[in-house]
Amino acid sequence: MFQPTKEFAEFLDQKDSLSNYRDEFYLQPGTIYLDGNSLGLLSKRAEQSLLDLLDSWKTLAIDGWMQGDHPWYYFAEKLGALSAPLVGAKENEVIVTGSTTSNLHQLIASFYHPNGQKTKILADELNFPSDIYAIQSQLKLKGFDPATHLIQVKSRDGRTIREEDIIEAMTDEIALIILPTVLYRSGQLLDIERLTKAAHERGIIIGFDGCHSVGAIPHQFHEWDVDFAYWCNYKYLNSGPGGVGSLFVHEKHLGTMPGLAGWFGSNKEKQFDMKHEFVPSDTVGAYQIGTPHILSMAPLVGSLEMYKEATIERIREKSLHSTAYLMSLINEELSGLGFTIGNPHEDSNRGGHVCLEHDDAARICKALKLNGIVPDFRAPNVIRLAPIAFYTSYVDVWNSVQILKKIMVEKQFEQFKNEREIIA
Ligand SMILES: Cc1ncc(COP(=O)(O)O)c(C=O)c1O
Ligand SMILES: Nc1c(O)cccc1C(=O)C[C@H](N)C(=O)O
Repeated sequence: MFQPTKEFAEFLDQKDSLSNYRDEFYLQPGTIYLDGNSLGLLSKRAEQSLLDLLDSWKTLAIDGWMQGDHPWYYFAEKLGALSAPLVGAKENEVIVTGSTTSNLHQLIASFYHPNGQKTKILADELNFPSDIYAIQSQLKLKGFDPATHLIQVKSRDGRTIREEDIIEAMTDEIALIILPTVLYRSGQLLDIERLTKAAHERGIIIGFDGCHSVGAIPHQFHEWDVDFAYWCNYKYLNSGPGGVGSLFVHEKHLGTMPGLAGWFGSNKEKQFDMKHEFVPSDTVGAYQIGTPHILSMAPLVGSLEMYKEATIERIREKSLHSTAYLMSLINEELSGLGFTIGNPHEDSNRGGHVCLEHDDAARICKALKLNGIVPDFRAPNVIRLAPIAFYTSYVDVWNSVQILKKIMVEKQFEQFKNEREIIA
C-alpha cells in the first residue's frame, strides 16, 4: 500500500487535508521534530492566546477574574468544556486543573475507599513511574503496605500488557484500578471500554491515565462509563512545558465531596462567602484545589480551537496513517540493522508513536539529534518516534528514515556512549 520513494511521500503530503496546519507551528529550520508525544510544539494560535491572557492581566488586573474575553474565574470550566469533545465527555465532566500527578493524587483520595476485603489497588508493571509513586504514597496514607496492596499486572513480553491478564487480576480484593490508555514506552492502546465493563461487573472503580492518547486518539469516556481519567495537555495538545493538566469524572459521581478539598472546588456562587463549611461545586470543578494557573492554561485556548476545526477523528486518521507509513519504511529500509518495532501493529491497539527498539538506542538517539531529528529515548532500548498529525509531513517521515539508515550504515552512532542524557 505504501511505496518507499520520496515522490510517494510528496504525493501523500499533497493529499493530506491537515497539511495547512503545519505553517501554524514554530518548526525550527533544519529540524524534524518527532517528540511531540513528550512536549508538543508551540503554535501561533497558542502563542496568541497566551499573549491575550497576559494582556488581560496588564489591562484588567484584579477585574480579570470576572471581565475580558476569558474571565479567569470560569476559565478552568470553560477550557474543560472545550476539551470535552476530545474525550467524549459532557461539558460538566472535564476540568483543566493541576498536573497529571497531582490530579491522580486527588482522584485516588476521592475514589479509593478500602472496605472489608476490598483494599488493594490494581495497576500494571509498565505504567509511568509517577503514577506508581502516587499510588504507593496514597496506600501508605491509608495505612497499607504498597508491597502487599499494590498489585501490578505483569507484562509477558516486557512491552505490552494483555487485557486478559488485567481482567484475571480483578479479584475480590481490588478496590480501585488505575491503568494507562496508551503505554508510554511501547505505545500499546488498551481497550478502555472492555476493561471498564470488566471492572464494573466486579464492582471495582476504574480510572485511566490519558497522557499518551488525549489529543491523538478519540475517546468516549462518558459512554464507556469510565469512572475517572486524567491527562496532561503539554504533549499532543501543545499547551507548553508545565501546561496545566485535565481531569474527567463521570457525571454519576458528581455532587459528592472530593478527597482533597480547596476553595476553588467550591460552588462558584458560594466561594467568596468565605465560610468554613466547604460547599463543593456540583460539576467536576469540585476537584480543583487552589487558584487556577491562568497563564499556564492560556495556550490551550488557541490549541483547542485548532482541534475544534480539525476534529480529533481526522487527527487520529492521519496519525494512524503516518505511523503505518513510518513502520513500512522502517521495514523496507532498516532491515538487517538490528531494529525491532516494539509497538502493536494493528490500528486498534496502536497509540500515536512508534516504539523502535535497538541495543544501541541511546546513542542512536544522540546521532539522530546531531542530524537534526528529534526523537526521545526510553531505557533500556527504545527510540520513540511520533509523527504529529498537525505538523509532521510525510516527507519528514521519509527523510527521518533515510537519515537513520545513513547513521546506521556509516556507524555514526559509534562516536557516542550508549547512555542516556539527564533528560532522556
Ligand atoms: C503516562 C504519564 N503519566 C504521568 C506523567 C507525569 O505527568 P506530570 O509531570 O505532568 O505530573 C507523564 C509524563 O510526564 C506520563 O507520560
Ligand atoms: N513531563 C516531562 C518533563 O517535565 C520533562 C521531560 C519530559 C516530560 C514528559 O512528559 C515525559 C513523558 N511523560 C514520557 O512519556 O516519557
